[in-house]
This record gives sequence, C-alpha cells and structure tokens, in this order.
Amino acid sequence: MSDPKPTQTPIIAKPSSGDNSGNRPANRTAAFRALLSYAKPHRWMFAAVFGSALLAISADLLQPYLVKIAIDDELLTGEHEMRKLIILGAVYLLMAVVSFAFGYLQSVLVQRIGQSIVARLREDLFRHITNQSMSFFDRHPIGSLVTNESSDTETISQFFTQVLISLVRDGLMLILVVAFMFSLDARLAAFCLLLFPVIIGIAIAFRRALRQSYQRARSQLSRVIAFVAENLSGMSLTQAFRQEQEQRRRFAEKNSNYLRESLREIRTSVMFNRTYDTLGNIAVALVVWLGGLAVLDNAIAFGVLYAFINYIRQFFQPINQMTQQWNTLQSTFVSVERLWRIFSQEPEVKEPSADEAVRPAPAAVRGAIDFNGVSFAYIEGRDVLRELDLHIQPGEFIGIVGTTGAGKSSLVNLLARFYDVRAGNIMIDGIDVKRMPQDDLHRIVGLVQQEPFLYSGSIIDNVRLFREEITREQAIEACRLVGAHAMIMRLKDGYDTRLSERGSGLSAGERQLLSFARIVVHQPRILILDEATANLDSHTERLIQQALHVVSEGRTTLVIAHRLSTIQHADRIIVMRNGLIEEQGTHATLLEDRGYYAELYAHSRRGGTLSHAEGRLSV
Ligand SMILES: Nc1ncnc2c1ncn2[C@@H]1O[C@H](COP(=O)(O)OP(=O)(O)OP(=O)(O)O)[C@@H](O)[C@H]1O
Repeated sequence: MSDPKPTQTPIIAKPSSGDNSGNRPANRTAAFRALLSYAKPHRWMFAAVFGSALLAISADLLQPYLVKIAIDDELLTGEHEMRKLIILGAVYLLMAVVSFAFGYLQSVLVQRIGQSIVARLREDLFRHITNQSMSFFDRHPIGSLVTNESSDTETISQFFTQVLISLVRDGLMLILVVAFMFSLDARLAAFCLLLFPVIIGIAIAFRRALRQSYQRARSQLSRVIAFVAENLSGMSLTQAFRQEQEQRRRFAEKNSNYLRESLREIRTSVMFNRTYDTLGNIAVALVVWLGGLAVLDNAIAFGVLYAFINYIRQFFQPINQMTQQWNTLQSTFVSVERLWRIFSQEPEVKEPSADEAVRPAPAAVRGAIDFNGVSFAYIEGRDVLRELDLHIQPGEFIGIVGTTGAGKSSLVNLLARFYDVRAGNIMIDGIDVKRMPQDDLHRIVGLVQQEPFLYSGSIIDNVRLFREEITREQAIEACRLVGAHAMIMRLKDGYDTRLSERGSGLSAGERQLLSFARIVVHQPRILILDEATANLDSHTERLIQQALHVVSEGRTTLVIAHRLSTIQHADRIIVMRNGLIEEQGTHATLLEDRGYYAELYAHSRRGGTLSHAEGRLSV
C-alpha cells in the first residue's frame, strides 16, 4: 500500500565502498566533493557568473583610473579639452552602468544556481529518507531529520550563494586591485602589500572568538527551538497539569540565554568590522602621507595618488567580505557532514536482486502465511521473538493477544517487512517476503495502525491516498461499506473536509474507520490491524466491529486485539508472551484449557484490556 519507491539515485547517495557504515565520522573531503558534484550541472552558469563578476569588478576599478586620467592628463596640464573631459565623463558613466548590469546579473545567476542546487538536494534527501527502513527512524529522532531537511539544506544554499560567490567575486576583486595598484606605482603598491600580514593577523585573532560566539548563539537558538517544539506537542499535558507558568519560566530562561549569546556574537562581529575599518583608515592616512610626499617630490602624479586612495579602500573591502564568510563556511562544514552521514546510510531492508525477485500478481495471491523459526531483535543480542513458528491458512482470521511487550507488533512489522528477521523466514504463499519487491509486498499486505496516520488534505484524498486512478465514487462507496459515510456527512464539508495535521479534528474511532475505507479501496490480500487501545464509545466500537467484518471478508486477517469482543469470533487466537506463542486455539477451546487466555478473559470481563504488563492482572 506504500507509494512506489522512486529509483532515481541522488548524486551524493553513494559513498565510496567501505564507507557505508553510516556511523563512523563522515569524511569531510569526500562530503564536500559530493556536494560540489551537485554544482557540476551548473558549470556553464558558474562560468557566466565568473564572467559577469569579472566585467562588473573591472568596470568598478576602471572608474578611479578614469578620474586619474582626467586629473593628470587634462586638469593639471592646463591644456584640457572639454571634448576629452566629456568623453571621460561618459565612459565613467558607462562603467557605472556596466558595473550595475553585470553585478545584478551575477547576483541573480548565483541565487538561481544556489536555490536549484538546494532544491535538488532537499528532494534527494527526502527521497533517501523515505526509502529508509524503520530501524533508521528508530535511530534518528524526527526533530533532527526535520533540521536536516530544512536548516542544513538552507545553510548549504548559503554556501553557494554567499561563500562561493564571495570567494570568486572578492578574490577576483583583490587580484585586480593589486594589479591596478602595481600598474600605477610599484613602490606604493608594495607598501600596501605589507599590510597583508597585519590583516591576516587580525583575522586569525578574531577568528576563534567569532567562531565560538557563533556556535554558542546557534546552540542556544536550537535549544529554544527544541523547547518550543517539545512544548507544542505536549501542550495538552502542560495544561492538564497546570505547567504553563513553569514552562514559561523555563522558556524565558532559554530565551534570555539566546539573547545574551546573540548580543555577544553581534558585539564580536561589530568589533571585528570596526577594527578592519580603522585599519583601512590608517592605511589611507599612510598612503596620503607617503603618497603626498611623493607627489611633492614629483615622484608620482597627483591623479595616481587619488586613484591609489580609492584602491586602498577597495583593497580592504573584499578581504573583509571573505573573512565574514568564515562563519557560514563553518556551519556549512557541520551541515554537509550531517547530511553526508544520512546519505551514507543504506536501507537495512534491501530490495531483492533482479534474479531473486518474485512478483506475484496481487489478485492471484491466496494469502497463506508461514512464520518459520523466526527470531528477531531490534538491538543485537536482545531477541524479542524467539524461534517462532506460525502457519496461517488463506482467508483465516487470526486474533493476537498477549502481555505488553510480548512481541505482537514486532510480529506484524516483520510480515510487512518494516524490519528483517534475524533468523528463520516468513513466507506468503510459499514465497519468502525477502524475495518480493517492497512495492509488491505492500500492495499485498495492508496495514491499519493503532494510530492511523492521516495526511493533511481532504477526507477523500486520505481514503484514496492521492491516487488519481481511484475515483471519488469508489472512495465514497468504500466509506459507505465500512460505515463511515454518516460520520463524514456530518462534517462541515463532507468528503471535502480538510483534515488538520494528523487528522486531529477526528476521534480515534473515526480515524480507524477511514483507514478501513483505505483497505477497501486498495484491496490488499492480507490485512493487519493493530487495534486502537483508546476507549471507544459503544456506538463507535460497534461500527468498527462491523467495518472489520466487512474488510476481513475474503482476506487473511491478523488483528492485534486490545478488546476481547474484536477477536472472540476469530478462527484462531494466538496468545503471546515473551516473544513466544504460549497458546493458540479458538475462544472456546482456549477457555476450556483454563490457561493464560482464560485468565485474560476473566480480567477483561472485569473491565480491563487484553494487554497488560508481564501478565500481571491490573485494572
Ligand atoms: N523500535 C524499537 N526499538 C527497540 N526496541 C523495541 C522497538 N519496538 C519495540 N521494542 C521492544 O520490543 C519488545 C516487543 O515490542 P512489541 O511492540 O512487539 O510488543 P507488543 O506485544 O506489541 O506490545 P504492546 O501491546 O504494548 O504494543 C518490547 O520489549 C519493546 O520494548
């Protein structure tokens, strides 16, 4: 019942062989090389950016040179020709226009490249995550995956739109400024280059402070975000236990920590910029002094001094810009490594190779299921199912009951191949589930979860799961069949009612009815139902019973039951305890045996549910 898994591979999905453990520290160089491979398809655009930057900067740098010509060749010679001055003025204006036009083009192109790279990256990442096995989601909290998908990809976008462009543009600018200065006067230019070590020294001195303050501010911000996310999802608990004031106090504390660190970061950054500015001003003063002496000695022309003063300012600007990218570069490293770690993980549940794959036609599947000596562990060494044997006939209705943690959900998770068995095998109609492509398997095995997941969208979309080939009429007919029609018609917009996140506008029972309708529409040959533990009112419970009766008709059905009434009429009831099947039989034979099931039954008659901790009877 899952959507088909796309086969297109992401550019950075494949780490070199031997590097796919996923848990070992990511290799930064390899990660960056992979990231740059995303830029490869845009190489011509990058060339256009480079060309535009070159033109814009050259036009910028020519302007002081034109003024220098006007001063030295026209104004100070006393033989100035108006025509030449007008031409110089016009060229100056033209240069300003060229600088504007190509500067604009370069910025637009670079944003375009950056955004398309990141859109592609986000898509690949989402595809990669959706292809992962359930064990991956056990290891990666949803919150951190959301951060990967949103802010990590955004940081990488900044790498292309800010860091890379700064390296190109400011690097070019620096080279051209130095070239212009040397062409004007090698001595003054050499003097300016002496400032380089000072500039580098200041950058190094500030770098540590900048990085630390940046990291501290980021970590305080992520604490604020995590706290808000946690609180929003637990809001009902907060209100039920009157925790609002305490939570507000904790939030205020985190918020003020973030404020303090942000202000510190800004102070460090401003201090750094001002220091640079001051250094720039000192350099100008020195140039005026040294250059002024040279002009008085007639060693250089006045226009040269004028142009030099301009260039020395432009000399500091790119260096300042490039050092400012340091923080972004640092966070890009962190983000790339984090994404690389995700991309390096191969799904643990593997698709069968073309030779092994068996693709039974869903309609021809009879629905016989065999668990042969199945052992399974989520964590190595801690088996939750132990050499379990279970053979189910086509069309059989199986009820599964047992203590909490007995392994009921694990059993059905293995049948749907969310995880792979550690030992033994699971067959459907004699075919090992490992040999069925997952698309086919999920068309054969339909699942109604304890907490059915509803997408934000309309009711109709949720029933047909966005599949266009299923008509509205078919979806409505399915809802009628499972008895959900009346309930849906009571909603504001009927079948077009838009559900909020996870279907929070509906009750647990209503959500289950909708997922029954999905089963009717998608027609899997095997149905797994993890019954909702929520206490349903007797009317909804009756509706669910009837719906279950309808959807189990002609299908092999496995129901993990929390209410006895759901499975009392099952063909067979499996009683599980500590990863083993303790008893099995019909309701009547199990009661006769006076074993664990009879004990559970007596307990449920007193008003308890069927699963409880380690077999201890608690109401
Ligand atoms: N994702 C997981 N990672 C690690 N251990 C898990 C995971 N899911 C379940 N377990 C453990 O496996 C054992 C069996 O769990 P399972 O969910 O199959 O029990 P269950 O019989 O369905 O229980 P319940 O009736 O409470 O749903 C439990 O000890 C549980 O703690």
